[in-house]
Amino acid sequence: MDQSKHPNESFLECYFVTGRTVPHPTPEPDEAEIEAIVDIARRAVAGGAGIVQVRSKPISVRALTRLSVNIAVAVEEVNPQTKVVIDDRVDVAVALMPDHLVHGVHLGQDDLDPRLARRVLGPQAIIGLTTGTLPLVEQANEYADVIDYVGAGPFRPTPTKDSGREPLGLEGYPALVEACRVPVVAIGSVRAEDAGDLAATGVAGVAIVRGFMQAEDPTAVAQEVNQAFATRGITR
Ligand SMILES: Cc1ncc(COP(=O)(O)OP(=O)(O)O)c(N)n1
Ligand SMILES: Cc1ncsc1CCOP(=O)(O)O
Ligand SMILES: [Mg+2]
Repeated sequence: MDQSKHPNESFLECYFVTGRTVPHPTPEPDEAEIEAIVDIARRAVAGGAGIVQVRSKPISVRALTRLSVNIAVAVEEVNPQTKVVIDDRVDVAVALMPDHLVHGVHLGQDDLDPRLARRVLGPQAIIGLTTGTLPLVEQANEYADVIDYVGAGPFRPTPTKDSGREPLGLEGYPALVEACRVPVVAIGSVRAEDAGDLAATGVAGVAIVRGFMQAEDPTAVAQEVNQAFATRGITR
């Protein structure tokens, strides 16, 4: 992506991906659960999470929209510099971006083609793309002019998402970072205490679901991640 758009990619260092607060499978979060998820986002952002992805699956489009609006309002109150992206749904992002603190989308391999998403969302939007193997990173490089970062995982096995890919471990990241033309964000059972070791592999950030959703103190989690990148992160 154009370097002038996000000259500083540090917003990716501490990346909160929202999850569910109740055991699956309820079809979607109700109002009480939405409030609980928003409260965790608020506390993560207070600790310095630079980006929040709205992804509390399973979730209907209507509930995703409500959750995204509530998160955008809360994030704007706590720190309006924080980025908010929506998992999968370009339609929801494009509908909300004009009036809410919503910056873009995180796309999976089966979602709208990133080039089409860029056309719809415009030049300033943030677009992330899922990878997790060298072939997927090489495919993502074909989109380097329209994406801002890739997610790469799983770092470790995770109950949150069965991607079918082998866990990368710490040793898997340097080759992906080296090959990738955009910043790489590690995901999959990442805990705050992993952030230093992952930062030292060259990743631009760590994306965390359960490590925030189940934390007693989400603010402290974000602070620990940011501190780890401040001391062990590698500037590209
Ligand atoms: C930062 C980040 N990386 C990877 C993913 C996984 O996305 P995807 O493959 O689209 O799977 P779902 O999250 O939609 O189940 C992600 N969400 N965020
Ligand atoms: C969405 C996603 N993509 C790869 S792993 C993962 C889930 C990460 O969740 P957790 O941090 O709870 O392991
Ligand atoms: Mg997705």
